[in-house]
Amino acid sequence: MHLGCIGDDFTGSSDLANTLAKGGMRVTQYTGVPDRPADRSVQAGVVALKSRSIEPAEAVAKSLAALEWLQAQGCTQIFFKYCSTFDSTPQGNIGPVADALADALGAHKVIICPAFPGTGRSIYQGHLFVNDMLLSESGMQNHPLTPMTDSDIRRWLAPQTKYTVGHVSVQHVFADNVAAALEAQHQKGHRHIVVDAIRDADLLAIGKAAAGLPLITGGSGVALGLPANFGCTAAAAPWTGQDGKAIALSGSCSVATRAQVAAHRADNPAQEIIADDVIEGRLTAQDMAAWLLEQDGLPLAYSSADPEVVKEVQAKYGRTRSADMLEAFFAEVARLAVVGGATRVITAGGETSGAIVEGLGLTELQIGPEIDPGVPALRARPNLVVALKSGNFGAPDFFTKADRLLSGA
Ligand SMILES: Nc1ncnc2c1ncn2[C@@H]1O[C@H](COP(=O)(O)OP(=O)(O)OP(=O)(O)O)[C@@H](O)[C@H]1O
Ligand SMILES: O=C(O)[C@@H](O)C(=O)CO
Repeated sequence: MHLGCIGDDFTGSSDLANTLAKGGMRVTQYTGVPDRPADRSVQAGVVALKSRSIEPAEAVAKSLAALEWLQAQGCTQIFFKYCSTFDSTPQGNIGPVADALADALGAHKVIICPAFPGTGRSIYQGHLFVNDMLLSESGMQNHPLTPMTDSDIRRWLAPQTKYTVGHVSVQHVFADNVAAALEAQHQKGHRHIVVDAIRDADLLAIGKAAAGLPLITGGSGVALGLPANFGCTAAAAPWTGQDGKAIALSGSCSVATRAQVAAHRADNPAQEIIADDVIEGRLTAQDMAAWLLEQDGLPLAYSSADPEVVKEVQAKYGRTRSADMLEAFFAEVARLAVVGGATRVITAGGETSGAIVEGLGLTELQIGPEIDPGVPALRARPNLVVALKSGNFGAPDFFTKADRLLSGA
């Protein structure tokens, strides 16, 4: 294994795996730190953690355990993948994990680059944009777990890290001068360096400059140029469709997912999961799974709700308790549905998908073709395929589109 990746959530890990696979690397995504060595054919291993919204110390410990395993597999470069919307709080977990990895690897020029132009995320003068909106005005300011209220990535990272934060502006990137600009920031004493990027061409320039650096951090975009550093060239991932029963589960409350849920429910069986009903035990996972299995086509069960509804639920039951109970519910619904015969599972939301992958006990995922930017088809078992959609990704008809690709139609 050459490139070792640590993802702070499961959908984001499959997003990164997708980019590396498209770049021609043989990639496997692991659920947590594996307890055995990787297959020797794997060139890039992505250890998916559910560490984005847990206690910072726990996120650091899990990330260091992942690092140790990846180093034991022979990795020469480590990539820490976080969200293209830089999902974190003033306490973490991007800063503490990046600090710990930089310390462990002796990395002194750590690229910080959440840009992903393919999904509208760009960084200009240190500020993160989602399409034409500042991050803090994009809907992300209402995120249930990591509300992003400041778009200046340098300022947002500063309280999370013990190191000072530098910046490489887009002028250096356009001039293909990234390596020298990183060195200049390092000479000024900065260890974490936010790098602007607006276009894929910028990410390729950053990727080139990243050759040989022990640690890179960012969204999947900055991985675009990495396969070439390992001698790989673009390739199509092989895929065999999976027949049988499909289900879709959504716990994402993002703007994009809510639009996808609305589009899907217009022509397909769909049932809303009311958070109060789950938390107070009025709706059981058995009932939900049975409903899903009884439907024709692609049934969708969703708790996706508007920010005001989410706020009310969190005020009533607490942010952590409501999230934990909903995630455990989704995990159990998925488990029962698969036991009952579901063979294609489509999920929306990073935390939700993480809970479901763990609930299903999926340890390794093979990367298939891309459904929409950042979302690949994944094979988990000979008779089970999944698609894990990050909250804000996917076309309006994502659920139907995903099922078409998963089934090989
Ligand atoms: N109706 C609801 N009320 C309160 N909390 C909810 C509700 N529905 C979902 N949640 C919780 O909100 C969180 C949504 O996070 P999740 O990561 O799944 O989606 P996302 O943030 O849109 O996706 P991503 O992390 O990929 O951007 C989960 O913890 C989920 O359990
Ligand atoms: O980078 C992204 O936006 C996604 O891969 C993700 O991590 C969202 O949860």
